[in-house]
Amino acid sequence: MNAFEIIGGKKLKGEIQPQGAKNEALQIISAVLLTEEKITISNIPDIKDVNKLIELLGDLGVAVERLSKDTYTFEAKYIDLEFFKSDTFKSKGGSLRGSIMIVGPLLGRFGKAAIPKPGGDKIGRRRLDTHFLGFEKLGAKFVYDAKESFFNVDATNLQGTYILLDEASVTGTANIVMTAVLAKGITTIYNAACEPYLQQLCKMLNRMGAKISGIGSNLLTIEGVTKLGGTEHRMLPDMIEIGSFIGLAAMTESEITIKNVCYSELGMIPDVFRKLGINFELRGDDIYIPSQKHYIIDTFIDGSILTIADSPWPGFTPDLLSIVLVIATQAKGSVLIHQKMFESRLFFVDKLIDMGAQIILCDPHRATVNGIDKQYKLRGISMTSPDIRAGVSLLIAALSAEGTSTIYNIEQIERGYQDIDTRLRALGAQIKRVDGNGPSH
Ligand SMILES: CC(=O)N[C@H]1[C@@H](OP(=O)(O)OP(=O)(O)OC[C@H]2O[C@@H](n3ccc(=O)[nH]c3=O)[C@H](O)[C@@H]2O)O[C@H](CO)[C@@H](O)[C@@H]1O
Ligand SMILES: C=C(OP(=O)(O)O)C(=O)O
Repeated sequence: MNAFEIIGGKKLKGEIQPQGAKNEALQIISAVLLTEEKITISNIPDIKDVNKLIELLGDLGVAVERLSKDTYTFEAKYIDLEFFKSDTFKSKGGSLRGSIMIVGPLLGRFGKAAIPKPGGDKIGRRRLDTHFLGFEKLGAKFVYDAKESFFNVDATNLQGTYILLDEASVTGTANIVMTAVLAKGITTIYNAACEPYLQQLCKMLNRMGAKISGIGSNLLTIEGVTKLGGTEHRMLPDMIEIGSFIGLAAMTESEITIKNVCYSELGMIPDVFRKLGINFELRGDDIYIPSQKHYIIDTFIDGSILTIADSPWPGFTPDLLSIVLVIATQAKGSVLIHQKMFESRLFFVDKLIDMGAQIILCDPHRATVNGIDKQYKLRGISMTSPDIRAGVSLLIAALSAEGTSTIYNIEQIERGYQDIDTRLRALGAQIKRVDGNGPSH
């Protein structure tokens, strides 16, 4: 097992290029299963979750060719549906959240699919009802084997219909869309998630011959077609990485330029960081963040304490709340962080409290942060990363802290952030990879 050792308190400087978006990549790569023709995808992040999914597709029979570090071709001509029965599938399929999105396309194209209960972050209950209720509406039957934690789905005749999703699930919407594009007739999905990830997926599917309208809204209309063809696709920059780098600059008083951010796709993310008092400018399509000693959290118009909460897109993404929380610890002012979606994603604040941050965890969903306005620095400590975004938040805290910190379980961070230590060192960070399992508790 690896750990990061970080000597904090150093200002960073320079330019950083965000990787391709992890959560888009997981959808887009699953969609290659919808056609026997070749699909070329570029700006694929070289991260654990994505590499595991690519490996899984290879095991299923997809011909995968890596043209360069970030560009692959995929050709799903022959798919081995027997592979579902193997132990390899049970262990690999269950190891990442994104694997759930192979179900929709396989069901659409072959009328059957299976998946072990997928992994991903342990950040609370992560149900899959929306996915399977959607497949059921389209005419599929599913069986959940609770003993084996395994889902089997079958359909002889997929028929388009009206589907009101029980919640605007991101991967659920992607999965149902990927089935409906090959179902007969018209499917209407209301309360659809509409993140840029999904917009990118729908645009790619249309280039493959699908007929999807309403892209970017919560009402998608899909006219089923019988066959889809090949295409080319380029991933957007990862908006969660972009937000993480804004946070990093603010906490470490660094002057950083984040290159080629596709600003128009960032929704309200920039506004939320501005509410925390962070200054930055848009230069072309780059975000330039000057070194700033102090940043002051806004209040609401009536002077009351600001709340930053997550909600489905175009609301603020839950994946950036941990970053927002850590930035607030060094700001002037207070903020209530309300993590509405996940019930175990704020527990990492204990580590920030150990580092000297002023935070009250009100309940599993809410934490109040009293920013200390850099009156003193956080202290470096040893800690274990509980999930991907908490991990990066702790990394940012460690880079801003006085002294040495060690972060264990960095596999969590590395499932979503490409070469993060190398890229941070290029900005002047003192971070190195060391061996270590960390504390057992
Ligand atoms: C691989 C991938 O793409 N993962 C992302 C995806 O996960 P994923 O697609 O698994 O997440 P969902 O959108 O299904 O749901 C996330 C959580 O929010 C709750 N929920 C969802 C919708 C809603 O209207 N109300 C509500 O409370 C769900 O019950 C669940 O607890 O979307 C999440 C929410 O943006 C992100 O955190 C994950 O990084
Ligand atoms: C929670 C996340 O990922 P996953 O859904 O893959 O666990 C995330 O990217 O923040």
